Amino acid sequence: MITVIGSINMDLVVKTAIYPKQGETVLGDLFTTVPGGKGANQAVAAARLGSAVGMIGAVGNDAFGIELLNNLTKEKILVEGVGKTNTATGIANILLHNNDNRIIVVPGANFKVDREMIDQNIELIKASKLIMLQLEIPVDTIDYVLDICGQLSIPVLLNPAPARNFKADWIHNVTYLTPNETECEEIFGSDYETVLKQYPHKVIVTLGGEGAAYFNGEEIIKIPCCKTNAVDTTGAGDTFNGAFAHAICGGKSIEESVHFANAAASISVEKFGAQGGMPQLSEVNERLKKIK
Ligand SMILES: Nc1ncnc2c1ncn2[C@@H]1O[C@H](COP(=O)(O)OP(=O)(O)OP(=O)(O)O)[C@@H](O)[C@H]1O
Ligand SMILES: [K+]
Repeated sequence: MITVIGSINMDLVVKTAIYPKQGETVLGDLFTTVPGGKGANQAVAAARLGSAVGMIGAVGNDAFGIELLNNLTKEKILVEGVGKTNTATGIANILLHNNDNRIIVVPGANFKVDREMIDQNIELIKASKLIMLQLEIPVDTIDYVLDICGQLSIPVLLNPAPARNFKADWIHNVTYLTPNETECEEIFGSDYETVLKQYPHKVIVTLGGEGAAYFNGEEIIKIPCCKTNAVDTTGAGDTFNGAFAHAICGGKSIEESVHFANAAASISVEKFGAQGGMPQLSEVNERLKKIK
């Protein structure tokens, strides 16, 4: 079992040709709602590949909450650990304009994922081969989970996004840290190659269309990803993390797992939306065959 402790959001996407000035009302072109949140996205990525996945998180007592729980259940994710709170379900308001985006995230129920909720789900945590964390729930909860996992010797993968919420001493308490290049620089204040060399077999930096890299103790292993027709890279990082978790829990080495995660993430960018492009295991295996 992989347990994801993290955010569950509804993404509210508005596409508009005109961007309103202060006090102005304009007519937009398109509105859609899509399930998101880094926690939920990574859970879906791992589950689609066939991993048994449990989710610990929170939604509100509202229509979005019900819809998001249904979505996770449809993806065969265990949702017993998802609490219903009196705070509204988290949302991300995404404004698409001129090939650019402006995003407002309202964490809502995600900030109700607290120590008590972790205690209530301790059996799920104990039954896990790997705990996956991102930084869209309270920092205090991350601290608590890392303590518990340390005591119980349960491996932890931490995807440090958004990076500004990262606490420096956490690096010693995680098994894997998976920043992208920008997050890596923001957290450590130096270029990614310098960082990798300090943390062999631990830090895995994703490099967009260039793939990903880690340090094996002797040299930096840079694993390129297949060139593909990228339509929408939203969710590429989440797919990478979910797929890496799936592979590493299946007994693959770090190098093989990065290779696998690259293949999965490169498929995800070929389709629109974060969860929309996340592949099934057979699709990843097909791609891996093509690369060989
Ligand atoms: N243009 C691309 N073509 C193929 N694969 C890609 C492309 N962009 C990203 N990927 C894959 O996705 C992984 C994660 O991408 P990236 O390093 O951009 O993470 P990220 O910034 O967290 O992504 P995002 O925020 O867009 O979800 C890469 O390691 C790679 O495997
Ligand atoms: K996508």
